Parts: sequence; C-alpha cells; structure tokens
Amino acid sequence: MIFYPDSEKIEKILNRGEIFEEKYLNSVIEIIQKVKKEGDRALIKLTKKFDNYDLEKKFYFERSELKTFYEKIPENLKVAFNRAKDNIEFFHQAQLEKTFLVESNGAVLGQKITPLEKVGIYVPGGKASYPSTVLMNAVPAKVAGVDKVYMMSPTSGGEINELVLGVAYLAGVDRVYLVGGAQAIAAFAYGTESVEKVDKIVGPGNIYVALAKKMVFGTVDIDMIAGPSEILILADDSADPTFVAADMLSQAEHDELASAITITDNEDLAKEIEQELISQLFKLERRSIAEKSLKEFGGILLVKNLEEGIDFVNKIAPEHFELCVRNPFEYLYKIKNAGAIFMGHYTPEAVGDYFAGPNHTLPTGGSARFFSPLGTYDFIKRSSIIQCSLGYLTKFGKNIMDMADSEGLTAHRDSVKYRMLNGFKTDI
Ligand SMILES: NC(=O)c1ccc[n+]([C@@H]2O[C@H](COP(=O)([O-])OP(=O)(O)OC[C@H]3O[C@@H](n4cnc5c(N)ncnc54)[C@H](O)[C@@H]3O)[C@@H](O)[C@H]2O)c1
Ligand SMILES: N[C@H](CO)Cc1c[nH]c[nH+]1
Ligand SMILES: [Zn+2]
Repeated sequence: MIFYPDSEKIEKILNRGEIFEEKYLNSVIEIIQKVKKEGDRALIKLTKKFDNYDLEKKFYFERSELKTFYEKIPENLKVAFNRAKDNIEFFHQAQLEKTFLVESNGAVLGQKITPLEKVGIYVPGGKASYPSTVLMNAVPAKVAGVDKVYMMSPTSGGEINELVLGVAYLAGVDRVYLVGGAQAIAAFAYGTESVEKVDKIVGPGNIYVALAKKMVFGTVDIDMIAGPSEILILADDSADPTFVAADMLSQAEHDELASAITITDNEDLAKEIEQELISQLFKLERRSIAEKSLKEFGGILLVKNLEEGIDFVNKIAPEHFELCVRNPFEYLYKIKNAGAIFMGHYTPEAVGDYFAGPNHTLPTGGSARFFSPLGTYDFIKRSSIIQCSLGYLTKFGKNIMDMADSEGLTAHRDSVKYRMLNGFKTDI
C-alpha cells in the first residue's frame, strides 16, 4: 500500500476527476434525456431498474407525513441528531451574509440579500444511508431563509429509510421524493408531473449524481461537484498509526471510488500504518468496499520531507484534509486547496461528518481548488443597490456622460443629461 511520488498511482489520484467522467458520463446523459422527455414515467422505470422500488406505491412524502417518522426515532438518536442540528445551525448562522448599505461620495450603495425560493437537496442512499446529510443540506437552506426545501433520496434496494425521513422532518424539509441517482437530479432540473422544478440543486452523491449535477448546471444552479468521499492525511512522526488508519478507512468505506491517502516522510510510520490498515480492514463490516477503494485511489505516499508532502496536498486538493502532526497550526497557512481541514491528533474526520457544525457537503475530485463547502451563501442571491441625488449628478454627471460618449452610447449619456438639465419635476 506504500507508494512513491513518481508512481503511476499518484498520476491516477491526480487525474481522478477526469477518469470518473470518461467512464460514467454517457449513461448519465442517457438518463437525463429520458427524464426530460418522459417525466414521471422515466422516474418510475429507472427507479425500478436501479433501486428495485415501485414509485407507483408511494412516490413522495409530504411534510405532514414525515412527522410520524420523527416521532418513531429512538431517544438516544433524537438527542444526537438534535445536538448536531443545533451545532450546524450555530455555525451557519455565523456564516450568514447580511444586507448592507454604505455611503460613498454622497450616494447610498448597498447589497440586498434574498434567499432562493425553491431548492432541491440530494441525500444519498444507495450503499449507505445518510440522515446526517439531511441536516447538512437542509439546515443551511433554512438558516438562509429558503421558502421551499424539496429532497430526493433513493430507497436502499427498495427499503425505505425511516430515520432519513424522520430527520427530514427535524430539518424542516417540505417534501421527500423516493428517487435517487442521475434521474433525481434531472427531475429537479427539468421538473416532471410530480416534481416541481427548483432554482438550485445541492448535496453530495455517487458518481452518477455528481456528473448529473454538472450536466444540468445552467438550467439550474448547483452548489459544487460533491462526489465519492476523500481523505488525505499529512502525518509526522508524532502521529498514531491506529488513528491514521482508522481515519483512512472511515472514508474508504463510503464507496469503491472513494480515496483515502496518508502522506508521510517517516518510513517506519508508513509501515506501521500499513499494518494497522490490514488488521483494521480485516474487522471492517464494509471491508470489500474499503479494500477496493484503497487499492484504486488510496495508500500511503512516502515523501522526502513534509514540504514535498504539502505540495502534493495542494495538487491533490482533497475533500477532507487532516493535519496529524505535532503542531498543526504551523502548517495551516501553507494549505491552499482542501474542502475541510482537521487539526491535530484528536480531530477525527468523523466529528466533521456528523457533529461539529461546519458542512460535510464538500468538493471532491480536485475541485477544492475552486469550490467551497456548502454554506448559507449557496442559498442566497445578492442584488446591488444604488441611490443618487441631484447633487451627486451635478458633481459627477460630466464624468459619466464622457464615459458614455467614449462608448458611443448616447442614450446612456442623455439619461444623465436630462436629469442634470431639468432637476426634479416633482418635489420629493
Ligand atoms: N462529497 C461529499 O460531500 C459527500 C457526502 C456524503 C456522501 N458522499 C458520497 O456520496 C456517495 C453515496 O453513494 P451511494 O451509491 O451510497 O448513494 P447515491 O444515492 O449517491 O446513489 C445511488 C443511486 O445511484 C444510481 N445508480 C447506481 N448504480 C447505477 C448504474 N449502474 N447506472 C446508473 N445509475 C446508478 C441509482 O439510481 C441509485 O439510486 C458516496 O460516493 C459517498 O462517498 C459524498
Ligand atoms: N464523509 C462524507 C462526506 O464525504 C459525509 C458523511 C456522512 N456520513 C458519514 N460521512
Ligand atoms: Zn464520511
């Protein structure tokens, strides 16, 4: 499992985004076209085919129907999910952008924040169930003031997940459709007889979901490409191989296409992590998924020194990045590309996945180079505000008219000129 900077594996890891796209794009395009053309009929057929579920039995749950699932949640989980919701709410409240007005040269300038009206959140449900993702997607939308939050989440092989439905109630979701994959994304983008078209689609999912979001971008807005999970750990000689291996497996167990890597400059540590991976894998329930993920897109990268390691971190641009080093703050400012950064030996990534408050919907496939975590900023629009006076036009009108003339746009010029000449027709 140990590999080196000049190996084929590092090339494969660096190109993981494109590799996925080449392999899966055609089937995603086909699914999207079907839904666009056939609407509900396509959703029913595709859901039967991929999820072995008959949508004609039950297509969606309204908010009023979700309540009974919330009431059925066992008490210990109610406590945990409510605490997590409070933490997510607290963090995202702090993130809220506010409408502001400022004065500049006698004019009033500002920015008005308006929440989006209708958003679609995707909550994965194929290989695992993700009630935590319901909170991560719906809570920031609600904090931002979105009116309607619709959710798509597939059954797992035909089995409805009651916890996911109960947590959707807790998070304020308005309606849950039992649809997954690329077909769910297409339905949100184009609308069908039963699915209302939304303004923006957010949320993570497998490669079909991630590519479908990319394909419908432009018809609707999307948050980012949040595909198969990733973890990258930078470890120095102070790192505990048991912790490091456990954290790698925590992401490898999501998906065969997940990526779990540790970078270290310490050969003894690399060997100890390898041993730990082997023994922890042996006991893992989702061993077969994690093993495949480690083989394809994971392992331990042995570098000359941690500086070289940091260069690789920035090139790989991981979804999650752990600094398992003696003094994490020493390295923090050197990290340019990472969705979320976990500091020190006592911050397993799972704390962020479930509980701490920052969002776990994060960019993957190297897109942390330019995308950010899901946040309240994804659920709002900004409008600029400008208010001038006659005094302002008297002072600066000539500059504006000269600029309009320089572009040959005389109507622009005259709209200023008439005001300067005539002043107000009415007393305001
Ligand atoms: N980046 C993030 O923020 C983040 C957060 C949570 C989870 N994840 C990732 O989300 C993913 C969840 O994946 P999942 O599979 O468990 O659930 P999912 O809901 O994303 O995907 C299941 C759907 O995939 C479709 N599908 C499966 N096989 C198909 C095929 N051969 N052809 C066409 N469509 C097919 C089906 O329609 C099914 O409903 C994992 O990759 C996990 O790592 C990412
Ligand atoms: N690690 C995932 C994001 O890549 C989020 C998650 C949800 N549940 C467990 N993990
Ligand atoms: Zn996870």
